[in-house]
Amino acid sequence: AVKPPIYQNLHLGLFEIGKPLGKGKFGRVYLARHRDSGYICALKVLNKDEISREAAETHVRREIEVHSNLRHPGVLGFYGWFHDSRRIFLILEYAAGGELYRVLQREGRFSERRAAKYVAQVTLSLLYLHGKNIMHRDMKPENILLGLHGELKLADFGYSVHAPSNRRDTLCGTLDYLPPEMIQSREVSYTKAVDQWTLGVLTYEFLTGQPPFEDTVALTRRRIVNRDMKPLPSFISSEAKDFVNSSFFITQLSYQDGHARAGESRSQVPIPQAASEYSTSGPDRDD
Ligand SMILES: CC(=O)NC[C@@H]1CCN(c2c(Cl)cnc3[nH]c(-c4cn(C)nc4C)nc23)C1
Repeated sequence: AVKPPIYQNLHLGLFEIGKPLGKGKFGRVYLARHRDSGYICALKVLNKDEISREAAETHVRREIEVHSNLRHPGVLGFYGWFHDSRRIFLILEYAAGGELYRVLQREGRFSERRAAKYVAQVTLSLLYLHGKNIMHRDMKPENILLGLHGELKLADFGYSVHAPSNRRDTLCGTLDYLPPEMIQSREVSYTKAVDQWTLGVLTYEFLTGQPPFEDTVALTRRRIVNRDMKPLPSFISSEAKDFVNSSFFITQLSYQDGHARAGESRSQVPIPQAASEYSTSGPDRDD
């Protein structure tokens, strides 16, 4: 029997649900069209029971709180949210270009020109977030989507917080992108430098196809704390090497109020061996 309208989710009825686009942390994401306007969007459906089972209520609340206050071309659009007895629905921008990590998987690695274009875009998105005193804290290719014209869109603000923060929530998933201060056991407060570090990891991965400290969990932890980056291949230009190395020199102490004072940071951190192996710039593949 058809349920009386009172039990129909009034908001959900406003959308036509299309094909599943993929899985987020606590549910699926569907292509959707807003009936009245015809506007295409992505509907992220979160299951309340699953959220409670994972004690992730704060995670979801933070994602909605932070994401709903952001509006920038380099940040995936957040248009609203609603819920029914079982589910929470986030109405998000549909990124027609899909997930960046699939593109990186397919291409293996990006040319320096393409990597530089992406890093510049991520930098502008980060400057916007940091300008609003927000750290993303979970930047990785899986959380970056592509718009219709190949522009980058930061997504998934479940781990973002207002800086500085000494939040110690359990960061699940890979350690690859986390800076030393976030994986050392001492109680520390995080600053925006965490995103600066991750930008270096992203750059390295765009240029080589692998994250710089990837190893077994235990060895990754040690590599990160010792800033023991896997040496960049010889085909990488010395300028690109310098940019990546500079991201790992910036320590938490030297990155206050969004301005890295390179002088102090260089004195604090020994120049890693890899940095001295500048080689001539290799062939730069076209896009
Ligand atoms: C950051 C994050 O939440 N990632 C997991 C979710 C999977 C689909 N999500 C999308 C979200 Cl949240 C928004 N737009 C998307 N567009 C696509 C997509 C487009 N193509 C051609 N292929 C795909 C896939 N997916 C999305 C995000």
